[in-house]
Amino acid sequence: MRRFHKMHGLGNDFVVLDARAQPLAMTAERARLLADRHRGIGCDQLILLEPVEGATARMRIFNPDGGEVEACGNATRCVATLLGDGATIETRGGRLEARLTGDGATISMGAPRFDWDAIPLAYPLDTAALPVAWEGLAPVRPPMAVNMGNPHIVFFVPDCDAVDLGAVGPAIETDPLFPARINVNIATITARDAIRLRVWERGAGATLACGTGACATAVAAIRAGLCDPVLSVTLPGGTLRLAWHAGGPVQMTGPARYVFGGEIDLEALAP
Ligand SMILES: N[C@@H](CCC[C@H](N)C(=O)O)C(=O)O
Repeated sequence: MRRFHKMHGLGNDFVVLDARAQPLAMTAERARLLADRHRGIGCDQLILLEPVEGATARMRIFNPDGGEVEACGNATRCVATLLGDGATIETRGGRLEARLTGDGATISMGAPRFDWDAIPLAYPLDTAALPVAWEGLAPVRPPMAVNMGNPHIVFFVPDCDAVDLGAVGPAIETDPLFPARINVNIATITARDAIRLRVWERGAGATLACGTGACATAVAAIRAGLCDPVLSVTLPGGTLRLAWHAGGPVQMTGPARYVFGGEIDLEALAP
């Protein structure tokens, strides 16, 4: 039997397994089953904590399709509350620093990257204004690509709630322009310091919130001169505070909730 923690950040929910003291072999199949809302515990991302030299923990992140990915902003805040104030968290996307706040954490999410091969794109294009279009989306400016540890594309539209995310999301996520697939952010700027956002997550679909998506969207808006360097991003699950100055790391602040803990027999999981 393995102990697990069920947590969420703005409704983006996680199963967290702590393998720092007791190793645990994770496979894509096991991650898929744990994340399955009918056959497992159910979550948007499975999080595995492992020991690592020079940081409080290594955080491994699995999407519900079983794919292991580089970054997850909302899960980082949740994990920070388990590890304690001042934790350093190593991810595939970089080493992150956490400070606890009243109801969650502030995470220094690292510096965004913009080079076409860092996104990654399949071939060189201007990531600040991608010369591409997809049916069902009429953005007010060409989309931007931003790597926040993981890959994001950001569209600014007049009303993000009017977009059929379930149609455009998977088409863009799997476009051959993105060899690692991509997280799709559809945003509406409502003030110099406020953005509304809906996200189609790579490997997960539409979620109530995406922390790295909020970071990428804030960066895109600030870089384009559309927003100030400190702003709020409101997703269906709630609001995050973001701060970014060009060349520096993105600071993300928001809540983290512990829902329940339990034990599960990993060997008994089956399709
Ligand atoms: N929910 C996350 C992002 C999780 C990973 C993403 N789906 C990907 O494949 O890169 C967040 O809060 O950032």
